[in-house]
Amino acid sequence: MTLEFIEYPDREMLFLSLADRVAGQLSQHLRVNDRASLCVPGGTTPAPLYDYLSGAEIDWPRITVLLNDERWVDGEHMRSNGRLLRRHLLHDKAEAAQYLDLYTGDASPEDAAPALSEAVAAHLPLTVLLLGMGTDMHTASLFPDASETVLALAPDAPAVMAVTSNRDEPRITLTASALKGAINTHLLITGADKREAFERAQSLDPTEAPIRAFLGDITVHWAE
Ligand SMILES: O=C(O)[C@H](O)[C@@H](O)[C@H](O)[C@H](O)COP(=O)(O)O
Repeated sequence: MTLEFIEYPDREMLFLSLADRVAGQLSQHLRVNDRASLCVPGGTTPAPLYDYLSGAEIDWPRITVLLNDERWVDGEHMRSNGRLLRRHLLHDKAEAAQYLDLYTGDASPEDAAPALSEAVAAHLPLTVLLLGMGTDMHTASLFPDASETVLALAPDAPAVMAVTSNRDEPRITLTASALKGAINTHLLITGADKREAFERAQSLDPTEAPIRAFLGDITVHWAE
């Protein structure tokens, strides 16, 4: 179990280098496998990374792209992570990728979770997992001190769970049983506050600091 921490001189260098590394790991996997899967975070940080990655000359039709989590809002809503991917990743060369949309249009994420669990399970283990993190040390939609997080961190959890205790809107999230075991795992964080939160998380329990559950074999990419 090795945690590698890479500090970049600036965010541009981070995004360029990480895009290249992710593209390389996907291509490497496709040399000996029919398909690959790329699981990525929403939020605001990764947009420039996705712009770089969208132009990568790799075999996108054999890659399934999916989110770590999704807010239960329409695909064109400002808060939609799918909207973020459609605007920054799923265009240019990456437009040819298969996209597994976690927003199904069902009335609630609870209604959608069982079928999504089956759909996601077909793409496990993830080939490349990229995680984000909030300054509260959440990742995906696994929030600190939430009853749902305790369930989502359990080894027998379904691959996908609904999150309805969050203050903003209902969400759907991959669980630890889906996110752990990825062949290549990366964490993308920027800024002093997230670096401090990352350092703090290492001595906390995963229910207090959900990102802690993934700090095994992982490469952490950080710039100011
Ligand atoms: O749906 C989400 O919000 C993301 O998947 C989430 O887990 C994100 O990675 C962190 O909240 C960091 O978000 P920022 O990049 O906006 O700080």
